[in-house]
Amino acid sequence: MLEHDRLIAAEKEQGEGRFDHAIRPKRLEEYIGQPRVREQLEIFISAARRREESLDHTLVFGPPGLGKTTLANIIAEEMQVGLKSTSGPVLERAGDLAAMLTNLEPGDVLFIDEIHRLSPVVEEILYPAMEDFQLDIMIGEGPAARSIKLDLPRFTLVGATTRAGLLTSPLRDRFGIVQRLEFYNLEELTEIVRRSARLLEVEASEEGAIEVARRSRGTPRIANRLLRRVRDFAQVKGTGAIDAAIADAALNMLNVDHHGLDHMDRRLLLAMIEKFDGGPVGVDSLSAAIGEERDTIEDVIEPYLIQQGLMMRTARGRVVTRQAWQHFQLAPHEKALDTVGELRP
Ligand SMILES: Nc1ncnc2c1ncn2[C@@H]1O[C@H](COP(=O)(O)OP(=O)(O)OP(=O)(O)O)[C@@H](O)[C@H]1O
Ligand SMILES: [Mg+2]
Repeated sequence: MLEHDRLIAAEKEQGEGRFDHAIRPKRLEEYIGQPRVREQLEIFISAARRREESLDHTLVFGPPGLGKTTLANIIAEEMQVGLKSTSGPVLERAGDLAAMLTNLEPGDVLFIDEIHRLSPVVEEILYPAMEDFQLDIMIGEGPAARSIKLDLPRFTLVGATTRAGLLTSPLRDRFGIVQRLEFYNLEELTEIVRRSARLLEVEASEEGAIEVARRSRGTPRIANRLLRRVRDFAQVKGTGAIDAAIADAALNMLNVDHHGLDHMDRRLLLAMIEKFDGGPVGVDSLSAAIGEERDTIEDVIEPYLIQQGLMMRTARGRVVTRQAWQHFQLAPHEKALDTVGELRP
Protein backbone atom coordinates (compact mmCIF):
# COMPACT_ATOMS: atom_id res chain seq x y z
CA MET A 1 0.00 0.00 0.00
CA LEU A 2 1.42 3.37 -0.97
CA GLU A 3 1.69 6.07 1.62
CA HIS A 4 -0.97 8.25 0.02
CA ASP A 5 -3.37 5.32 0.20
CA ARG A 6 -2.97 5.13 3.92
CA LEU A 7 -6.37 5.53 5.51
CA ILE A 8 -4.93 6.47 8.84
CA ALA A 9 -2.47 8.95 7.32
CA ALA A 10 -2.72 11.92 9.54
CA GLU A 11 -2.07 14.33 6.70
CA LYS A 12 -4.91 16.11 4.99
CA GLU A 13 -6.27 14.34 1.97
CA GLN A 14 -7.74 15.69 -1.24
CA GLY A 15 -11.38 16.69 -1.13
CA GLU A 16 -11.28 16.95 2.63
CA GLY A 17 -11.48 20.73 2.50
CA ARG A 18 -15.19 21.14 1.84
CA PHE A 19 -16.12 18.51 4.39
CA ASP A 20 -13.68 19.95 6.86
CA HIS A 21 -15.04 23.45 6.54
CA ALA A 22 -18.47 22.31 7.72
CA ILE A 23 -17.24 20.57 10.84
CA ARG A 24 -14.13 22.39 12.01
CA PRO A 25 -14.89 24.01 15.39
CA LYS A 26 -14.78 27.80 15.17
CA ARG A 27 -15.11 28.78 18.82
CA LEU A 28 -13.34 27.55 21.92
CA GLU A 29 -16.58 26.18 23.36
CA GLU A 30 -16.98 23.94 20.31
CA TYR A 31 -13.45 22.59 20.72
CA ILE A 32 -13.97 19.17 22.28
CA GLY A 33 -11.49 17.64 24.74
CA GLN A 34 -8.07 19.08 25.68
CA PRO A 35 -9.59 20.47 28.91
CA ARG A 36 -6.33 21.90 30.22
CA VAL A 37 -5.55 23.73 26.99
CA ARG A 38 -9.07 25.07 26.76
CA GLU A 39 -9.19 26.26 30.33
CA GLN A 40 -5.86 28.08 30.08
CA LEU A 41 -6.61 29.69 26.75
CA GLU A 42 -9.98 30.85 27.99
CA ILE A 43 -8.26 32.72 30.81
CA PHE A 44 -5.42 34.15 28.70
CA ILE A 45 -7.78 35.24 25.94
CA SER A 46 -10.28 36.92 28.21
CA ALA A 47 -7.51 38.66 30.16
CA ALA A 48 -5.90 39.95 26.96
CA ARG A 49 -9.25 41.14 25.68
CA ARG A 50 -10.03 42.92 28.92
CA ARG A 51 -6.71 44.76 28.74
CA GLU A 52 -7.29 45.38 25.04
CA GLU A 53 -3.93 43.85 24.28
CA SER A 54 -2.87 41.23 21.81
CA LEU A 55 -2.53 37.68 23.12
CA ASP A 56 0.98 36.51 23.99
CA HIS A 57 2.78 34.50 21.32
CA THR A 58 1.49 30.94 21.51
CA LEU A 59 3.18 27.68 20.58
CA VAL A 60 0.96 24.65 20.01
CA PHE A 61 2.53 21.25 19.60
CA GLY A 62 1.41 17.66 19.24
CA PRO A 63 1.01 14.86 16.69
CA PRO A 64 -0.72 15.52 13.34
CA GLY A 65 -4.49 15.89 13.21
CA LEU A 66 -5.06 16.75 16.88
CA GLY A 67 -6.29 20.29 16.24
CA LYS A 68 -3.34 22.69 16.06
CA THR A 69 -4.53 24.58 12.98
CA THR A 70 -8.06 24.56 14.38
CA LEU A 71 -6.80 26.14 17.58
CA ALA A 72 -4.94 28.90 15.69
CA ASN A 73 -8.17 29.77 13.89
CA ILE A 74 -10.10 29.72 17.15
CA ILE A 75 -7.62 32.08 18.80
CA ALA A 76 -8.10 34.65 16.02
CA GLU A 77 -11.87 34.20 16.17
CA GLU A 78 -12.03 34.58 19.96
CA MET A 79 -9.70 37.60 19.90
CA GLN A 80 -11.79 39.02 17.06
CA VAL A 81 -8.73 39.70 14.96
CA GLY A 82 -7.56 38.71 11.50
CA LEU A 83 -5.51 35.61 10.76
CA LYS A 84 -2.68 35.33 8.27
CA SER A 85 -1.26 31.85 7.68
CA THR A 86 1.99 30.56 6.37
CA SER A 87 4.38 27.73 7.14
CA GLY A 88 8.03 27.11 7.91
CA PRO A 89 8.99 25.54 4.57
CA VAL A 90 7.18 28.25 2.56
CA LEU A 91 9.19 31.06 4.16
CA GLU A 92 12.41 30.45 2.27
CA ARG A 93 14.06 33.86 2.43
CA ALA A 94 14.13 36.62 5.01
CA GLY A 95 12.11 38.77 2.60
CA ASP A 96 9.25 36.25 2.59
CA LEU A 97 8.74 36.69 6.31
CA ALA A 98 9.31 40.46 6.13
CA ALA A 99 6.50 40.68 3.58
CA MET A 100 4.13 38.78 5.89
CA LEU A 101 5.06 40.88 8.90
CA THR A 102 4.64 44.23 7.18
CA ASN A 103 1.21 43.15 5.99
CA LEU A 104 -0.15 42.54 9.48
CA GLU A 105 -2.95 44.67 10.94
CA PRO A 106 -2.71 45.59 14.62
CA GLY A 107 -3.64 42.61 16.79
CA ASP A 108 -3.58 40.07 13.94
CA VAL A 109 -2.67 36.45 14.47
CA LEU A 110 0.22 35.31 12.33
CA PHE A 111 0.01 31.54 12.12
CA ILE A 112 3.20 29.70 11.18
CA ASP A 113 2.60 25.99 10.69
CA GLU A 114 5.55 23.56 10.86
CA ILE A 115 7.50 26.27 12.61
CA HIS A 116 10.33 23.83 13.36
CA ARG A 117 11.17 23.97 9.66
CA LEU A 118 12.02 27.69 9.51
CA SER A 119 15.42 28.39 8.04
CA PRO A 120 17.95 30.04 10.38
CA VAL A 121 17.99 33.35 8.41
CA VAL A 122 14.22 33.60 8.65
CA GLU A 123 14.30 32.74 12.33
CA GLU A 124 16.74 35.61 12.94
CA ILE A 125 14.14 38.03 11.57
CA LEU A 126 11.49 36.56 13.79
CA TYR A 127 13.30 37.18 17.11
CA PRO A 128 13.13 41.02 17.17
CA ALA A 129 9.70 40.88 15.57
CA MET A 130 8.38 38.72 18.40
CA GLU A 131 10.20 40.52 21.16
CA ASP A 132 10.12 44.20 20.24
CA PHE A 133 7.71 44.24 17.29
CA GLN A 134 10.53 45.45 15.13
CA LEU A 135 11.62 44.39 11.71
CA ASP A 136 15.36 44.43 11.34
CA ILE A 137 16.42 43.55 7.85
CA MET A 138 19.41 43.90 5.51
CA ILE A 139 18.69 45.15 2.05
CA GLY A 140 21.07 44.56 -0.83
CA GLU A 141 24.50 42.97 -0.81
CA GLY A 142 28.15 44.02 -0.57
CA PRO A 143 29.11 47.67 -0.03
CA ALA A 144 25.63 48.90 -1.00
CA ALA A 145 23.97 46.77 1.68
CA ARG A 146 22.19 48.62 4.44
CA SER A 147 20.11 47.63 7.38
CA ILE A 148 16.65 49.04 7.93
CA LYS A 149 14.48 48.98 11.01
CA LEU A 150 10.71 49.21 10.88
CA ASP A 151 8.14 49.27 13.62
CA LEU A 152 5.55 46.54 13.33
CA PRO A 153 2.04 46.51 14.76
CA ARG A 154 1.61 44.35 17.84
CA PHE A 155 0.58 40.89 16.72
CA THR A 156 0.27 37.37 18.09
CA LEU A 157 2.46 34.70 16.61
CA VAL A 158 0.85 31.27 16.80
CA GLY A 159 3.36 28.58 15.94
CA ALA A 160 2.42 24.94 15.38
CA THR A 161 4.72 21.97 15.30
CA THR A 162 4.52 18.21 15.56
CA ARG A 163 7.91 18.18 17.27
CA ALA A 164 8.58 20.79 19.93
CA GLY A 165 11.96 19.16 20.49
CA LEU A 166 13.15 20.36 17.09
CA LEU A 167 12.65 24.03 17.93
CA THR A 168 15.75 26.05 18.74
CA SER A 169 15.70 27.23 22.32
CA PRO A 170 15.85 30.99 21.50
CA LEU A 171 12.70 30.53 19.43
CA ARG A 172 10.94 28.42 22.03
CA ASP A 173 11.80 30.91 24.77
CA ARG A 174 10.02 33.71 22.93
CA PHE A 175 6.61 32.09 23.28
CA GLY A 176 4.71 33.27 26.34
CA ILE A 177 2.15 30.48 26.04
CA VAL A 178 3.05 26.89 25.23
CA GLN A 179 0.31 24.30 24.81
CA ARG A 180 0.75 20.61 24.22
CA LEU A 181 -2.12 18.70 22.60
CA GLU A 182 -2.72 15.15 23.78
CA PHE A 183 -4.38 12.22 22.04
CA TYR A 184 -8.14 12.27 22.66
CA ASN A 185 -9.84 9.67 24.82
CA LEU A 186 -12.79 7.55 23.76
CA GLU A 187 -15.48 9.81 25.23
CA GLU A 188 -14.01 12.89 23.59
CA LEU A 189 -13.69 11.20 20.21
CA THR A 190 -17.22 9.85 20.47
CA GLU A 191 -18.44 13.37 21.07
CA ILE A 192 -16.48 14.58 18.04
CA VAL A 193 -17.98 11.82 15.86
CA ARG A 194 -21.48 12.62 17.08
CA ARG A 195 -20.99 16.32 16.46
CA SER A 196 -19.66 15.73 12.95
CA ALA A 197 -22.46 13.27 12.17
CA ARG A 198 -25.00 15.85 13.26
CA LEU A 199 -23.43 18.59 11.13
CA LEU A 200 -23.24 16.26 8.13
CA GLU A 201 -26.79 15.04 8.75
CA VAL A 202 -25.72 11.42 9.04
CA GLU A 203 -27.73 9.23 11.36
CA ALA A 204 -25.43 7.47 13.84
CA SER A 205 -26.38 5.49 16.92
CA GLU A 206 -24.42 5.90 20.15
CA GLU A 207 -22.80 2.47 19.62
CA GLY A 208 -22.01 3.31 16.01
CA ALA A 209 -20.30 6.55 17.05
CA ILE A 210 -18.36 4.72 19.76
CA GLU A 211 -17.14 2.12 17.28
CA VAL A 212 -15.82 4.79 14.91
CA ALA A 213 -14.25 6.69 17.82
CA ARG A 214 -12.56 3.59 19.26
CA ARG A 215 -10.77 2.99 15.99
CA SER A 216 -9.65 6.55 15.30
CA ARG A 217 -6.16 6.43 16.81
CA GLY A 218 -7.01 9.13 19.34
CA THR A 219 -7.12 11.66 16.49
CA PRO A 220 -10.06 13.89 15.46
CA ARG A 221 -8.96 14.12 11.84
CA ILE A 222 -9.00 10.34 11.58
CA ALA A 223 -12.35 10.13 13.40
CA ASN A 224 -13.87 12.48 10.84
CA ARG A 225 -12.28 10.62 7.97
CA LEU A 226 -13.48 7.23 9.17
CA LEU A 227 -16.94 8.66 9.72
CA ARG A 228 -17.00 9.74 6.09
CA ARG A 229 -15.98 6.30 4.85
CA VAL A 230 -18.39 4.50 7.17
CA ARG A 231 -21.16 6.77 5.92
CA ASP A 232 -20.44 5.67 2.33
CA PHE A 233 -20.55 2.05 3.41
CA ALA A 234 -23.81 2.55 5.30
CA GLN A 235 -25.42 4.13 2.25
CA VAL A 236 -24.43 1.34 -0.10
CA LYS A 237 -24.68 -1.71 2.14
CA GLY A 238 -27.29 -0.59 4.64
CA THR A 239 -30.02 1.97 5.15
CA GLY A 240 -27.68 4.94 5.46
CA ALA A 241 -27.72 4.91 9.25
CA ILE A 242 -24.54 4.06 11.13
CA ASP A 243 -24.82 1.46 13.88
CA ALA A 244 -22.13 -0.63 15.55
CA ALA A 245 -22.43 -3.53 13.09
CA ILE A 246 -22.18 -1.30 10.00
CA ALA A 247 -19.26 0.62 11.50
CA ASP A 248 -17.47 -2.60 12.39
CA ALA A 249 -18.00 -4.11 8.94
CA ALA A 250 -16.86 -0.94 7.20
CA LEU A 251 -13.75 -0.54 9.34
CA ASN A 252 -12.81 -4.20 8.91
CA MET A 253 -13.12 -3.77 5.18
CA LEU A 254 -10.86 -0.72 5.45
CA ASN A 255 -8.30 -2.82 7.29
CA VAL A 256 -8.46 -0.79 10.50
CA ASP A 257 -8.19 -3.28 13.34
CA HIS A 258 -10.06 -3.25 16.66
CA HIS A 259 -7.33 -1.23 18.29
CA GLY A 260 -7.57 1.34 15.51
CA LEU A 261 -4.20 0.22 14.17
CA ASP A 262 -3.85 0.31 10.42
CA HIS A 263 -1.60 -1.45 7.97
CA MET A 264 1.46 0.77 8.63
CA ASP A 265 1.15 0.53 12.41
CA ARG A 266 0.99 -3.24 12.20
CA ARG A 267 3.88 -3.31 9.76
CA LEU A 268 6.06 -1.29 12.09
CA LEU A 269 5.27 -3.43 15.13
CA LEU A 270 5.61 -6.69 13.22
CA ALA A 271 8.95 -5.62 11.74
CA MET A 272 10.21 -4.94 15.24
CA ILE A 273 8.99 -8.32 16.42
CA GLU A 274 9.91 -10.47 13.45
CA LYS A 275 13.09 -8.84 12.20
CA PHE A 276 14.54 -7.46 15.41
CA ASP A 277 13.25 -9.84 18.09
CA GLY A 278 11.23 -7.03 19.60
CA GLY A 279 14.17 -4.62 19.73
CA PRO A 280 15.97 -2.58 20.80
CA VAL A 281 16.31 -1.28 17.28
CA GLY A 282 17.35 2.13 15.97
CA VAL A 283 14.83 4.21 14.08
CA ASP A 284 16.99 4.25 10.95
CA SER A 285 17.09 0.46 10.77
CA LEU A 286 13.33 0.41 11.22
CA SER A 287 12.93 2.98 8.52
CA ALA A 288 14.94 0.83 6.12
CA ALA A 289 13.08 -2.32 7.15
CA ILE A 290 9.62 -0.98 6.42
CA GLY A 291 10.52 1.49 3.68
CA GLU A 292 9.08 4.45 5.51
CA GLU A 293 10.79 7.76 6.17
CA ARG A 294 12.26 8.31 9.57
CA ASP A 295 10.23 11.50 10.02
CA THR A 296 6.99 9.69 9.25
CA ILE A 297 7.83 7.03 11.80
CA GLU A 298 8.70 9.58 14.46
CA ASP A 299 5.93 12.13 13.79
CA VAL A 300 3.02 10.07 12.56
CA ILE A 301 3.22 6.38 13.38
CA GLU A 302 5.15 6.07 16.62
CA PRO A 303 3.52 8.64 18.97
CA TYR A 304 0.22 6.79 19.10
CA LEU A 305 1.84 3.36 19.49
CA ILE A 306 3.88 4.73 22.39
CA GLN A 307 0.87 6.38 23.97
CA GLN A 308 -1.03 3.09 23.71
CA GLY A 309 1.81 1.27 25.46
CA LEU A 310 2.60 -0.92 22.44
CA MET A 311 6.19 0.24 22.08
CA MET A 312 8.75 2.37 23.89
CA ARG A 313 11.67 4.60 23.11
CA THR A 314 14.71 3.72 25.17
CA ALA A 315 18.28 4.99 25.16
CA ARG A 316 19.26 1.88 23.17
CA GLY A 317 16.48 2.11 20.59
CA ARG A 318 12.84 1.20 20.09
CA VAL A 319 11.35 -1.83 21.80
CA VAL A 320 7.92 -3.39 21.64
CA THR A 321 6.11 -4.13 24.89
CA ARG A 322 4.40 -7.30 26.02
CA GLN A 323 1.12 -5.78 24.91
CA ALA A 324 2.34 -5.60 21.31
CA TRP A 325 3.25 -9.31 21.26
CA GLN A 326 -0.18 -10.00 22.68
CA HIS A 327 -1.83 -7.83 20.06
CA PHE A 328 -0.53 -10.24 17.42
CA GLN A 329 -1.15 -13.27 19.64
CA LEU A 330 2.54 -14.05 19.73
CA ALA A 331 4.63 -15.34 22.60
CA PRO A 332 6.95 -12.60 23.85
CA HIS A 333 10.66 -12.94 23.44
CA GLU A 334 11.85 -12.62 27.03
CA LYS A 335 15.20 -11.02 26.27
CA ALA A 336 13.51 -8.18 24.43
CA LEU A 337 11.11 -7.47 27.26
CA ASP A 338 13.98 -7.30 29.67
CA THR A 339 15.20 -4.16 27.89
CA VAL A 340 11.92 -2.45 28.70
CA GLY A 341 12.29 -3.48 32.28
CA GLU A 342 9.07 -5.46 32.08
CA LEU A 343 10.65 -8.53 33.58
CA ARG A 344 12.01 -6.79 36.62
CA PRO A 345 9.77 -6.61 39.62
N1 LIG B 1 -10.91 19.58 19.66
C1 LIG B 1 -11.57 19.28 18.54
N2 LIG B 1 -12.91 19.14 18.53
C2 LIG B 1 -13.54 18.82 17.40
N3 LIG B 1 -12.95 18.63 16.21
C3 LIG B 1 -11.62 18.76 16.14
C4 LIG B 1 -10.87 19.10 17.30
N4 LIG B 1 -9.58 19.18 16.95
C5 LIG B 1 -9.52 18.89 15.65
N5 LIG B 1 -10.74 18.64 15.14
C6 LIG B 1 -11.05 18.24 13.77
O1 LIG B 1 -9.94 17.53 13.26
C7 LIG B 1 -9.45 18.12 12.05
C8 LIG B 1 -7.95 18.16 12.09
O2 LIG B 1 -7.52 19.18 12.95
P1 LIG B 1 -6.34 20.20 12.54
O3 LIG B 1 -6.30 20.39 11.07
O4 LIG B 1 -6.51 21.40 13.37
O5 LIG B 1 -5.10 19.36 13.01
P2 LIG B 1 -3.56 19.76 13.08
O6 LIG B 1 -3.12 19.47 14.45
O7 LIG B 1 -3.39 21.14 12.56
O8 LIG B 1 -2.88 18.74 12.10
P3 LIG B 1 -1.49 18.88 11.27
O9 LIG B 1 -0.38 18.59 12.22
O10 LIG B 1 -1.59 17.79 10.24
O11 LIG B 1 -1.47 20.24 10.68
C9 LIG B 1 -10.08 19.49 12.00
O12 LIG B 1 -10.46 19.79 10.71
C10 LIG B 1 -11.29 19.44 12.90
O13 LIG B 1 -12.46 19.23 12.15
MG1 LIG C 1 -2.47 21.81 10.82
